[in-house]
Amino acid sequence: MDALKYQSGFGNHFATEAVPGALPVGQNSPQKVPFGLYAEQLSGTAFTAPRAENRRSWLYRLRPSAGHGRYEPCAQPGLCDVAFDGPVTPNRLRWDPIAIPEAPTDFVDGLRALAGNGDVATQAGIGVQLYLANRSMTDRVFQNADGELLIVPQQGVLTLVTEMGVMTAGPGHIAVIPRGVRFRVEVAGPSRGYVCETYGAAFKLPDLGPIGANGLANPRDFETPVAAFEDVEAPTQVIQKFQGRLWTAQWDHSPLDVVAWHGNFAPYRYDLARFNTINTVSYDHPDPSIFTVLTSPSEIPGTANCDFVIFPPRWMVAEQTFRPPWFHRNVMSEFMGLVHGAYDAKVGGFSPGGASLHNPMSDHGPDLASWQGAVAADLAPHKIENTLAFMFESRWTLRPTRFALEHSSLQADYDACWSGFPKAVLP
Ligand SMILES: O=C(O)Cc1cc(O)ccc1O
Ligand SMILES: [Fe+2]
Repeated sequence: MDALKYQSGFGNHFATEAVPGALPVGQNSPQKVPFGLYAEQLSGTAFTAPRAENRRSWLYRLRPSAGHGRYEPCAQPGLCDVAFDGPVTPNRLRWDPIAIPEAPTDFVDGLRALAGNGDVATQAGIGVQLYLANRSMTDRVFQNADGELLIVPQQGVLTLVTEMGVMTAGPGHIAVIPRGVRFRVEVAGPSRGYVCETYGAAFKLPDLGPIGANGLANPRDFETPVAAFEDVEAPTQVIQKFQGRLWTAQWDHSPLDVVAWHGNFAPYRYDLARFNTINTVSYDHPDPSIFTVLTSPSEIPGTANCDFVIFPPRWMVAEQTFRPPWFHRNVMSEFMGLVHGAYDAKVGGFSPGGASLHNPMSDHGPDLASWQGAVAADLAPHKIENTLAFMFESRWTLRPTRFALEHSSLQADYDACWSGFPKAVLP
């Protein structure tokens, strides 16, 4: 996809240096760091987290990042101070794609909170946002102290210039920026996508149980950038999201000055086309948990703070089966987006760049046209192609923002897609 270099593996203990000899050998914090670089530990979990969960990296930078001035509050009404304040209702909600603005808008300015749950202060829950951008961030860098960012591009390739290296992610890829890691987003043109901000545990690969040692998202397909730095002595605005608000400080240099790093707390990307999709080869439509790419667990086993689930191209072969998603009610909350194509439960109305929200126990499933097609279908093996839908599924009710509820893209007639079903005829 590009000339950038990546290291392969999920959650590996990576070691990378942009200048040979920059990475200390055999210890983290030598008395004299090579070239006079500054050692800094970035902790993504508590120092004492069990080894299997523990995530931290050591960064070796041109200047200590502590050398900056005071942060002052800064406004971004689309992202902050929203408090997920739209009245939460049991209604099913769906949005048409929201247009990318014409006015110059970078990634941070273009973030729009749609829904959220939990609480940034107690580190539980998620925020769901859209980004709508048309220009690169220049002389400004973003950092999210509130959580990890899972970015799902829908239009346009992003270049994520992070403290720990540079990676690209366009439609079909996802990118993950760990909590606290500073980065700049460069765009090649109008860009839109979805963001899941995880206040709780970082995303990890789901267990595979009886599937065995391989399958779903395979660890080696995750790509983490190699170390890259910029030596820029120019004023740089650092914006951070902290406790639901944005704060800004002026630095006298670029904070993207990490020459070498090692550790297992780092950004990564993943090509969703690499997903090893597993499904029934006999009958019935399995639960969508078989399509889990990443999970952010909560303290209740199997009941995620957030599961990231995809609906990729795949063969449908189930016999004597209603093949699309069934009608259902779910205790979990389901936010869905569409990267491209059509979703097999919705013949119309759910468009790429659009979204839907089905909160706990809301009745949903195939729309009338999808149902009609599926009950009449010849059940020969059939490949669902050119499609990529996804779901952020969370254990807590997703409270929409006022922005999301008042936006003209909210469909007034979503309920109508489930009207007109013929009544069953008893003998
Ligand atoms: O509601 C949805 O479209 C998502 C979904 C898909 C599926 O295959 C089974 C259950 C489910 O919630
Ligand atoms: Fe559902």
